[in-house]
Amino acid sequence: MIIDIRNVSWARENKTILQNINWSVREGEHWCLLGLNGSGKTTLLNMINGYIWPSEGTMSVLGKTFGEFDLRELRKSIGWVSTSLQQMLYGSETALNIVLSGKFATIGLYDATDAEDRDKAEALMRSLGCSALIGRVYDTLSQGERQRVLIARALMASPKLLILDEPCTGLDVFAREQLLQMIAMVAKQRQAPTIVYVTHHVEEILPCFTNSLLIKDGQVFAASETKEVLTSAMMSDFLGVSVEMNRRSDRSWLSVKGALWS
Ligand SMILES: Nc1ncnc2c1ncn2[C@@H]1O[C@H](COP(=O)(O)OP(=O)(O)OP(=O)(O)O)[C@@H](O)[C@H]1O
Repeated sequence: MIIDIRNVSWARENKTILQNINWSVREGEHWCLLGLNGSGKTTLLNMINGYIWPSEGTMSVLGKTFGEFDLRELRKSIGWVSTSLQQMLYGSETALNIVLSGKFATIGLYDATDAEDRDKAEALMRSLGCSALIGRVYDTLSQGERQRVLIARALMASPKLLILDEPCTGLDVFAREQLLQMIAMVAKQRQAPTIVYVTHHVEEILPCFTNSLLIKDGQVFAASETKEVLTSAMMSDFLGVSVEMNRRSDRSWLSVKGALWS
């Protein structure tokens, strides 16, 4: 089991932010985590990465039960791409050094690297279409280029779990499609990590995402095969407004039917 969350709740300042979450991710699955602003997605990810602990319930990640394992060790097996990570990185580093730092799951590059590490980093950058960026200073990259560098960084430690938290935020339609193509390619590779992809937008749900978790007001609204979740009825119920789901290019596209305000 990659992720096994049982009856987990998390409360802060007398407010229950996650309530009775049950979620299992098995090997061979790739999940999309979908929810509106403030629904609890980031909180759930912070828990999976061991930055916060459940107030109630039990959970294990990559077979390690929380409370019985050194989380810093576990984090090396989890690749994480998020805006908060992007803000923490040292922007004056080269793209290559940013990728290399992924081997140690550190923000800067403090440990020595060898030729094999550099070969691996360069190969990853090539496969993600960013070999031309190797010597470039990270701060000078476009948002689409940064995201590809960060995915290469996340893959540097050959993680078993890859968490992509809203990677398409701030991308134009071309950069978004390019990034989605790269993610589909990563998912197809032999020994690909299990991917958890977080988004607000259903059209980003690629065919490789076999399962989807809908989260609403800190609770699981649905957790099932993606094709069962992405129906007009389910999404209308989830969003609380009448929507129509259409399939195009092997993806689902959502249009709002009812009036959002009067
Ligand atoms: N440390 C905290 N103390 C108090 N409230 C918190 C804390 N962390 C998160 N929250 C609240 O929990 C709720 C869920 O937040 P979270 O960031 O997990 O949502 P999200 O689904 O990731 O939202 P978004 O899509 O906007 O990033 C929000 O109402 C937020 O204000």
